[in-house]
Amino acid sequence: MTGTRFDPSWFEAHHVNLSATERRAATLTTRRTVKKDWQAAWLAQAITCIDLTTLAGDDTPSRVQRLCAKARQPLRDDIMAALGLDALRVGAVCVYPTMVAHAVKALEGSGVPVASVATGFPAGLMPLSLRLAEINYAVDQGASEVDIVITREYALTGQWSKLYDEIAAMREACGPAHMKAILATGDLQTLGNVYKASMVAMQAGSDFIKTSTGKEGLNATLPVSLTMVRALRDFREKSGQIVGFKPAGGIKSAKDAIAWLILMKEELGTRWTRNDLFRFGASSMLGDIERQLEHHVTGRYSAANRHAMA
Ligand SMILES: O=C[C@H](O)COP(=O)(O)O
Repeated sequence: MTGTRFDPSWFEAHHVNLSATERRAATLTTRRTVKKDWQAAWLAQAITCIDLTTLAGDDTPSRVQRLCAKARQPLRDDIMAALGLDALRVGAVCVYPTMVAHAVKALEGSGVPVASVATGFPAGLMPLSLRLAEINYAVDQGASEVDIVITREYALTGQWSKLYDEIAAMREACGPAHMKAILATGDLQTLGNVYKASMVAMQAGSDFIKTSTGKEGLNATLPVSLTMVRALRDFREKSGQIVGFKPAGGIKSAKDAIAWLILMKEELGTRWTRNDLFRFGASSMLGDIERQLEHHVTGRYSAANRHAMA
């Protein structure tokens, strides 16, 4: 994404109405239901949008290899056959930088890209030069997508041009890799700040804007997501550029998957339900989707532990 020059007039006076946003978010899932067969199709679609993630201090190459095996084949053969599907894969596998090479090797030939968090994930509190070096390392290791974190202080104190410069430098360091800007919305205090940070991240050239690291006290929510997708819409109107969206953190169930797909379809249209413009950052949601699809095809539920991720 090329982005635009820094232009605070696109967001400075913008006001987000908290109660209207919450009301709209609440009605998204109550006004519209997805019927049975369509539900299975939507869940299969959701799988293709998952950035299957492991971001734990005790990650090991073998855990990453197991996750990659799941990414190659997210559903059991019998469920695939019953759904009439012959190929399905997740959007990407997302890991820490030192795990990238292991993931790249395990995914060879599958077409599944490797995403890496970088820039001092999750807090980002280290010098910019080191954060940029970390991007270079992740890309050298084979990451074709990089999930960066922003300096929350800049958003909390209204230093929007500093935020723009930081993100633009990260965008440049990513080179050909796609960049997702994690706003850590749970740290940003107001939906107004979420909207402004979204706009700045897009002006600075982000390919995706992403809600959360999964490590904040409050992760992806529908009101925050609604605020961000409206910023996406406004940015498209103003710049003609199309940016993707990635809710992440705490999204765990098949029901969540449907709720976010409805949000994208209703606010932005079907185009934004495909994995070049929409991803879920999730470590465990695939297990619940597989369980629901198994129920759809067999009429029985299996234990959740039969759908381990890694
Ligand atoms: O970006 C992805 C998140 O770290 C995953 O969060 P989760 O473990 O709550 O699914």
